Amino acid sequence: MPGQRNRHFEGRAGARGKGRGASRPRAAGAGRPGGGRGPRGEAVAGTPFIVGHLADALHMVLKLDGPADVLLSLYFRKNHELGSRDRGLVAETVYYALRHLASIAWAMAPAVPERSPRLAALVALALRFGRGQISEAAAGRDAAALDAVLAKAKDVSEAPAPVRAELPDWLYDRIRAQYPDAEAFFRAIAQPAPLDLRVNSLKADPKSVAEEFAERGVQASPMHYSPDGLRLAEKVGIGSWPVYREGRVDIQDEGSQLIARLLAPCRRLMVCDFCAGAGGKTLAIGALMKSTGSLYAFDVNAKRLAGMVPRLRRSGLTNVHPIAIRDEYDRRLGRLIGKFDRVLVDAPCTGTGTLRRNPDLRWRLSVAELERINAVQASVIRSAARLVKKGGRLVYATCSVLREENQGVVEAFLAEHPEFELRSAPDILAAQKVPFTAEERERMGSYFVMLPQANATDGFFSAVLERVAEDPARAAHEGGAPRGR
Ligand SMILES: C[S@@+](CC[C@H](N)C(=O)[O-])C[C@H]1O[C@@H](n2cnc3c(N)ncnc32)[C@H](O)[C@@H]1O
Repeated sequence: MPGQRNRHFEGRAGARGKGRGASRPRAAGAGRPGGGRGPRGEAVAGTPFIVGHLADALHMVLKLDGPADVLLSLYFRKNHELGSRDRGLVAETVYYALRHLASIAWAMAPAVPERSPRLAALVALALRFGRGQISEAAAGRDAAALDAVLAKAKDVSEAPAPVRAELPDWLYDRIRAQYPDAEAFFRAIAQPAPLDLRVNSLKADPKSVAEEFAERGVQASPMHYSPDGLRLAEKVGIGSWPVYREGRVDIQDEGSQLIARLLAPCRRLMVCDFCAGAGGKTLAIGALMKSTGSLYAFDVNAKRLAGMVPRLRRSGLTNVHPIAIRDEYDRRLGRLIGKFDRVLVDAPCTGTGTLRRNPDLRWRLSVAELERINAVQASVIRSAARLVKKGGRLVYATCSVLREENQGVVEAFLAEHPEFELRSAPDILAAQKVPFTAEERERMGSYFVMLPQANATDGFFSAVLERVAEDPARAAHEGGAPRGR
């Protein structure tokens, strides 16, 4: 699941500057042999050392055979000679290249970034930090090619629309057809995401945590929508700070915090987080339950689920039961049918709502992958629905912005399951003092829809479905596979 995974790199890279040539990095590799000097003898960031590593890192990441943050981690583990500032610079430039890959490729043609990673590295560095930040020694034999590419890249107005949007054609077409403000979406995903925190209400409150950050010179502001949230004015690595280690905050996008609230999880309920992953939403739900009742956390990925354990320890929650399941039809689920007040299906999805954080995702996805995920979503919602008791609620959520994975799945489910009815997600949040304008409510209808261009959060979708009658098939199939399988 994409989520906020690349925070480790961009956080340390100090992604304060936005857009092309926005900020000057300090000369990370300047002291190393090979020359870190510009034409006037000034120290620059783009040294042969940095460009060499950047080219190798890009070469690895552009194979697109794994998430960029995982591949970069691997690269840094193998290359100890890179200091922390070097790593920050390489990571920030790789992410910049991934965000602008279509236009870089267009400007480089007939050369291709994955086959000419050194030129791609120089182009990305120059676009991000300025041509003057590349030493003559680093540009070397590629200097003329670099300047030609930069001249073309200056004006992308001639490029095809999907290139200007920095998206593959199939995804561009879908977003364009679905959103009247598609252009604003394209601009929003070109920017890095902020660092969002959820304050753990079991241990602290937003005001005291904001003061703790202020003591370190970091501004943490209350969020617009989430009552438990703080947004940092700058990206900082908080992993070793007491506020994080002692569980007063967790890293979680504002939209994701609100999905936990959609369960309206009060004290002493039986709650199930069916696709819990490493527990981002589980922790938020558990805190809203004030660590009472029972919160079952399932996932098919035992390794991911194990990632929840240290987070649980930090959080102070004692009501969570993580259980790895074989699949959504795991036999052990049979005894839990009709037992839960709330079931969250935070479904596996394309993650297209998280493109600000995971810019590589768009290049790794395909229509075939979307169709595969779609089939899993339909199957998981069907199976998880069995666990909901009469009067209980099923919350279906994704971090996708694609209709097929959102309204499409819910509408198909409701057509097949008249024993569930759609409830108003904005009303449920309004009852918890989450402020939405009339315009926002109009856009959302009964669903919960957050968009980077409209709400400055990742893209999220959710629907709240209430079970108003027993499953008609249940008497006959108690404990068995759900209908339609
Ligand atoms: C969107 S992620 C969950 C993120 C998590 N809820 C959070 O807030 O951090 C989707 C999760 O669904 C899990 N998953 C995939 N197929 C599943 C299935 N058939 N049953 C249950 N979980 C599944 C994946 O392993 C993944 O962890």
